[in-house]
Amino acid sequence: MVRVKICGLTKKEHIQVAVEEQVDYIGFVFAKSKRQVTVEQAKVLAQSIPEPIQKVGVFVNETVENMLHIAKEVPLDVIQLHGQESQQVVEALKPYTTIKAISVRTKEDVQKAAQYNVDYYLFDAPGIEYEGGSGNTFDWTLLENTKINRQNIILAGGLTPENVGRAIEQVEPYGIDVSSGVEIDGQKDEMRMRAFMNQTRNGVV
Ligand SMILES: O=C(O)c1ccccc1N[C@@H]1O[C@H](COP(=O)(O)O)[C@@H](O)[C@H]1O
Repeated sequence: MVRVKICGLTKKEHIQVAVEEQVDYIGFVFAKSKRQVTVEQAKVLAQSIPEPIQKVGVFVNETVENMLHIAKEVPLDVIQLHGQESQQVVEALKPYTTIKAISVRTKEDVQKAAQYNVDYYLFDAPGIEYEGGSGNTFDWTLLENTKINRQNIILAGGLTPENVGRAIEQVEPYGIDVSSGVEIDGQKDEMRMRAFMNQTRNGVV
């Protein structure tokens, strides 16, 4: 079964919905974003996330020192690197599980993923205002014939309850990641979160 990450949660009531829907990963954005949370906010929200749900911190070109500090404080299970971080940064974050986001415009962008030795490769559309969370999709056919194992691929970028079934069928990723697609007017929406989960788990919107 495909794993699901819902990202950019900032409110307890939406964490509750994600927990009820048995998502696999909940993401907190610590980078500059309209969904940015402070360490203190994330710490409080994290208290209502039971195991085995994994808590993911999303960072953009943050220092290793800060990331490790925040990961310990919250605490986080997974670190998502959504900027132009190097493999050296990935190495410095062990033993945390790491996700490296790759912005995809071309086939060459997909090939760039091979320079990283990381737990998961998250393929996303290029950011607009911020590095991620644009709500835009990219051309999924660019992932065809990639050497990256499907079991290490997380698909992101503009996924919604309406297109996620098609995305899973076409890309066959390990996981999918959604933020904008389960929002209305910039806020997470319970009905869209539940519809997204229904669609991924049962093929029902
Ligand atoms: O969500 C954000 O605001 C954000 C800001 C900076 C870096 C990453 C961010 N989110 C990540 O963006 C993708 C796709 O989001 P969307 O579904 O297209 O809105 C996802 O990986 C988020 O983790």
